Amino acid sequence: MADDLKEGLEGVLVAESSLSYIDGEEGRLVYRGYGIEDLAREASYEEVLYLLWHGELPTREELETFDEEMSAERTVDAEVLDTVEALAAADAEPMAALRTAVSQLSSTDPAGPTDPEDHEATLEKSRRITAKVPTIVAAFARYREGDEPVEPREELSHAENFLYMLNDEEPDETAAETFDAALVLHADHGLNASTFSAMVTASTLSDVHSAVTSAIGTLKGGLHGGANQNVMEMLKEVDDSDKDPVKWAKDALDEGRRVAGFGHRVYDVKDPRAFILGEFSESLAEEAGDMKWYDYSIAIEEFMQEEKGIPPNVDFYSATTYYQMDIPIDLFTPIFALSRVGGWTAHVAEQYDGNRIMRPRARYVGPEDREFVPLDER
Ligand SMILES: CC(=O)SCCNC(=O)CCNC(=O)[C@H](O)C(C)(C)COP(=O)(O)OP(=O)(O)OC[C@H]1O[C@@H](n2cnc3c(N)ncnc32)[C@H](O)[C@@H]1OP(=O)(O)O
Ligand SMILES: O=C([O-])CC(=O)C(=O)O
Repeated sequence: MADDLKEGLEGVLVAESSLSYIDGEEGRLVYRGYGIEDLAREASYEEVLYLLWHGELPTREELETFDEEMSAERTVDAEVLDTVEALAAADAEPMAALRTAVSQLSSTDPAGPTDPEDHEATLEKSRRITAKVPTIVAAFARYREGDEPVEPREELSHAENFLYMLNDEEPDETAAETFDAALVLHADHGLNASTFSAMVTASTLSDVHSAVTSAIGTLKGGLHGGANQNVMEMLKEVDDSDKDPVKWAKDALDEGRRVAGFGHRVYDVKDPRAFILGEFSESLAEEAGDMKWYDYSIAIEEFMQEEKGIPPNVDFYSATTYYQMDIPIDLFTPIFALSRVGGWTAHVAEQYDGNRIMRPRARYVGPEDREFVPLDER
């Protein structure tokens, strides 16, 4: 066995996947051969889900059937909603509430435990979970405001339904299109930490709900999906400080802080998703006639590039995009989850199809050959 240590598993290949390809030097992201720019511009989140789960973009007829199947699964059982209500009343973090609710969904899943070798059963479960995540996140957000959840509507898309259930108001075209494209952009990204976490869980032949629950817990952290919330909190801190954003960022670096939304394990250049989300952020700012958040972001991006050579990642501009859509800041990471659940489950299905348990090793550096001392003599 090779004993070279790969801290953070950097550069370690653990699987073959036909889901997404990332060229970190060129800044390119591709889902099953399709460039992310084309998908964000031309395809709906539902088409991308279909692509990830079935390998091909759907025909119009296949998409209609798929939309109906998704619509039929959006409602969440009362017992899960009761849990969501209790967690909202207890002031739980939204990601913690989502993690618990998705875990509980397994007890209400009509199929019960299924065989990991049954590819269709895995995809059906994946569809049921993915359809329900927006309903859970929106219900949580409403309960904590003292409002009742809003029922999903059959004729609305995945993106429209989330915004409708959140605000009890149909989104306008710009909001619906922007949000849908943001979901497309977040749907998959190779073996990022949360996807890998789902795969590790699936590799023990545990179930899809357990894998997604693991992934939600992993996405929550500030080095991964939690960074989008941290970006907006940072920009608000900049604003409150009355400092110039560049001075603020310089001071933060001098204090040894990391600037949220910058750096990436795979990209050496600007994340291709950040270009598109940056455009969304800019046009929402122009529409609102208030460029403040966008201008702060641009100033920090230029500074980080010049000072450290570190470009922004996906979380940097999703933050101001969602903020300018009046979405509460602590829902940014759950929104990441409600898109990425498509990728997580596609990787889980891939893992089941060619499974071997994930089991790396650590180099032991602890003490050796110690003599046992009985409890009374210690
Ligand atoms: C959806 C996503 O998950 S995208 C990533 C979201 N996370 C963030 O935005 C949090 C901020 N970024 C980071 O902490 C890191 O860049 C990560 C976690 C994304 C990647 O981590 P790694 O690949 O392990 O890179 P690592 O932590 O070794 O950083 C390499 C160097 O760049 C520096 N660096 C990396 N990111 C940042 C940052 N955001 N701010 C300041 N310095 C940074 C590190 O200090 C380190 O410098 P050093 O070699 O002088 O010590
Ligand atoms: O790939 C990663 O490490 C993080 C990331 O950008 C993502 O999950 O979208």
